[in-house]
Amino acid sequence: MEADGSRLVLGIDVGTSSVKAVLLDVRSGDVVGSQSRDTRAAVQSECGPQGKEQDVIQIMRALNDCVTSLPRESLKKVTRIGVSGQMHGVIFWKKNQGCHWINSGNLRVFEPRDTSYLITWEDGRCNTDFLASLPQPQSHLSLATGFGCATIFWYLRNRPDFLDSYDAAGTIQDYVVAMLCGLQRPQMSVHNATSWGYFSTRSKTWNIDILRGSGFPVHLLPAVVNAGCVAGKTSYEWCGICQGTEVGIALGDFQCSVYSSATESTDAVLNISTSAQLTFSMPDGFQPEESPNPGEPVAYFPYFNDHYLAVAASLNGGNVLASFITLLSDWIAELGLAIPSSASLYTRVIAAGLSQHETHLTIDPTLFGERHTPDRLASVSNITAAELSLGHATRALCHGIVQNLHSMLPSSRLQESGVRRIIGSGSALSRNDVLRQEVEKIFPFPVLYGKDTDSALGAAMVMVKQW
Ligand SMILES: Nc1ncnc2c1ncn2[C@@H]1O[C@H](COP(=O)(O)OP(=O)(O)O)[C@@H](O)[C@H]1O
Ligand SMILES: O=C(CO)[C@@H](O)[C@H](O)[C@H](O)[C@H](O)COP(=O)(O)O
Repeated sequence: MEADGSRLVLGIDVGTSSVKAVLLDVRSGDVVGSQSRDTRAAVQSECGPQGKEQDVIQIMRALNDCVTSLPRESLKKVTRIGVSGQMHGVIFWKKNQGCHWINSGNLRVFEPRDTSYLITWEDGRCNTDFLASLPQPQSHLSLATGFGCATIFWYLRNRPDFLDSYDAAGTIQDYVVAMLCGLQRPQMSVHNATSWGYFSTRSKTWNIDILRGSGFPVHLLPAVVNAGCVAGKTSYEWCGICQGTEVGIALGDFQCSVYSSATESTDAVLNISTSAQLTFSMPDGFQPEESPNPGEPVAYFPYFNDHYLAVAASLNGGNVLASFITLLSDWIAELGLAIPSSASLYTRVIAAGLSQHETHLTIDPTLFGERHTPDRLASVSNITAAELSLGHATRALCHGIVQNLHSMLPSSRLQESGVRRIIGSGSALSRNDVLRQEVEKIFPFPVLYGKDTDSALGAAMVMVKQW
């Protein structure tokens, strides 16, 4: 604690497109600093276009840059660190040698060493037939491609030699906590274990017998603890934060965005980041059945203190808009014209959408399928020659993204569940007024907006709560 007595908590969100960091004052509850950095970590996958992998070195460089950009004097006051991040994905490393600590300027940071790439939640290598060949999990969640255990099964069946190189695994946020605290065996929160599949939230244990019976490398499964626990203390000074600082167990990003956004039990949270989620809190004592219906668009995700969230978790959120920007950039290049920056393309595309308030053009945006309907891909209909402008396309795309979420979790069900207002969160929503207009048109509730660092803020708030 510094002379002025102030104590700060650092909150981190290691997202799919960007990392975010916030500094929260314990006493006042104010955010006294925040930074975000795009990770630009996507790499070619050995599995071809279905594979979605990210370079962990790139992610960690963005994280270090993000944290060291916070005021140096404030970082010295950090007494706890809360960590959240993109769920479902898996990274592999070797115990006790997953990173090396280096000096960056006059600060110490860690760089990944001999880790795998991160295979993310967007990965599509586990097709329907492959998933059908796996043992039935004893979990309330159906297994889906991009879930950690499904990915590990894929390597077991297709690249067993790959798994022989590693003896530790976790989500990217689990990796960050394990490196910061020098954990011999990674620890994982119930949030992240649930997102991997083959995990029972009732017993809070892996389906060990089912997995072992199928030859699954169960030694790779982290130890699981409740969300909100402290995982350990920093082994070294990191980015200007003192050695010995307590680090929370890594949490799920969307649970943390709910934690910082929803202030009333009747709030629903609509998060549009790389993905998109619409969620509301289930009543005390609710327990999901451990026999999931794969065709059900709403799943139940563990929250805190044995509560659950009902979640329409779409695979199509900001990533669809990002794909549209890439499409425009590629067409401009193919036309032999100078390619604007993606930032300027976003600005022009959003401005065009704002100038076109209505359109009959209809876009079903499920470019990446959905977990409950993996084969229903994107489509465009109701096309007329008079409605083909950039503004029409942008308005139709934003409407489609929000309408798709609404079709998964309709307003009627929200009303029946006692929801009285919607809190919007996520950078794709906070940076795009066309999306916000479509949320306000489609959902008959008052809509408020949080901050775009909501998951990082939530992770920090959880660590303050533990005092
Ligand atoms: N300059 C921009 N203007 C508006 N939206 C943007 C811009 N850059 C990125 N986005 C949107 O933000 C999304 C990423 O949101 P973010 O919260 O950073 O994701 P995550 O938390 O999943 O890492 C992208 O998928 C894209 O749709
Ligand atoms: O899929 C779910 C829940 O199953 C969503 O929470 C989300 O897609 C994943 O958890 C990841 O966290 C991706 O989140 P983000 O990187 O888009 O913020």
